[in-house]
Amino acid sequence: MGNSFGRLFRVTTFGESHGKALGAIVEGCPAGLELDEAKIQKEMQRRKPGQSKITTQRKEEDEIEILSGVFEGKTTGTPIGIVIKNADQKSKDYSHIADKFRPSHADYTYFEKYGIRDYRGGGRSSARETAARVAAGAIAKQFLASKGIKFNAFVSQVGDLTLEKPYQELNLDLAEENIVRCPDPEMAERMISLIDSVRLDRDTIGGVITCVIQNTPVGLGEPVFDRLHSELGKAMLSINAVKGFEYGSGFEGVKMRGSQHNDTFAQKDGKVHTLSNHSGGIQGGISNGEDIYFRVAFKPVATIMQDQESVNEAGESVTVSGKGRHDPCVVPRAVPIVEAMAALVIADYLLLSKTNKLEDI
Ligand SMILES: Cc1cc2nc3c(=O)[nH]c(=O)nc-3n(C[C@H](O)[C@H](O)[C@H](O)COP(=O)(O)O)c2cc1C
Ligand SMILES: C=C(O[C@@H]1CC(C(=O)O)=C[C@@H](OP(=O)(O)O)[C@H]1O)C(=O)O
Repeated sequence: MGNSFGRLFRVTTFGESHGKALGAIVEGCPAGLELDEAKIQKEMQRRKPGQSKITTQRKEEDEIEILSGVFEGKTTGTPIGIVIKNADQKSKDYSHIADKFRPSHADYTYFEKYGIRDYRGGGRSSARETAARVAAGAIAKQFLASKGIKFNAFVSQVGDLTLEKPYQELNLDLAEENIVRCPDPEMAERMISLIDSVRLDRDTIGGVITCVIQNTPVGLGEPVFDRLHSELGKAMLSINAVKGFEYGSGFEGVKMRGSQHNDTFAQKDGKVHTLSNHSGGIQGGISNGEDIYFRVAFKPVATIMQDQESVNEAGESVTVSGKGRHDPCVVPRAVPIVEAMAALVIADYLLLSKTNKLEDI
């Protein structure tokens, strides 16, 4: 429980931030998929720590090793084991807070739940665990790319700097051209300066990631509890530091009338389409073939380089201050994590069945 995700396309992760290694076991990936290891590695580079001045300076190459499930470059339908070794742990950065709880990290809750915790780097509560998810998600992405399904996530807000343009008016490929991963170059510069100034203040800041999924077939999702957006929400809310999820018109839709919000159906090239997409590509929990888009809110990082009041394991008042290497803002590195989790959901739901028509089964 708690370490696995998905039903038919299933991933289990293991490992701690300062342990020997992290890894993933991916089950249910269809056999015969040509797996490009370099593409998996590229996703790892997008997430790895130490990639720019606005991320944690921990230096990890995050090279993956595939242990099983692939033969002569193709998946065999058996569990795919992947390992990522830790190389740059600095556990002494945590010695001074070994028995203290960092405000708003997972130290207190892990300790209360298990009565024991690996305090080094936050152990398994560290976002380092997401390296394993990105590796698994990269496999899901390749499976889905073979079906024409495409994922584009990008940073759309840092603090109160907000990219107001709708994603349709942006060149999403430009997001990978700058270190903050915002597709508007001018806004990207402002976001980078903001993160850098917050870092110099020994503080942290939050942000928003927008994700767009294109070419999803009609019919993914279950109509009641396992609605497609419920699962996407669960996937996103399972990422460290996430505080909010909205899809389609989201909270803004509240301000509209039904007459403005309804997505009018029309025929285009012999197919049913909608003229607007406030539904975010999902109606009744089922994909309707339009773009699926959603937004994910991330809080400011908990570990700050400032004195903060807290308590220790004995319940005594103490002062804690972060040491070592931390992200001043998580969103630049969370972009590939959002895409990976989205790909795991779509892969799972694609296997769960596109439609429920007898002739399709
Ligand atoms: C990409 C990424 C990087 C993160 N880097 C840090 C970090 O350097 N320091 C830190 O205290 N928290 C960091 N976090 C957040 C913590 O992992 C997270 O706050 C912690 O697991 C507690 O979970 P919660 O915030 O979801 O309650 C990061 C999160 C993400 C997604
Ligand atoms: C190592 C990564 O990020 C880490 C995420 C993290 C946290 O608390 O989430 C805390 C820091 O860990 P450490 O003190 O060991 O450097 C970050 O560097 C990674 O993402 O690979």
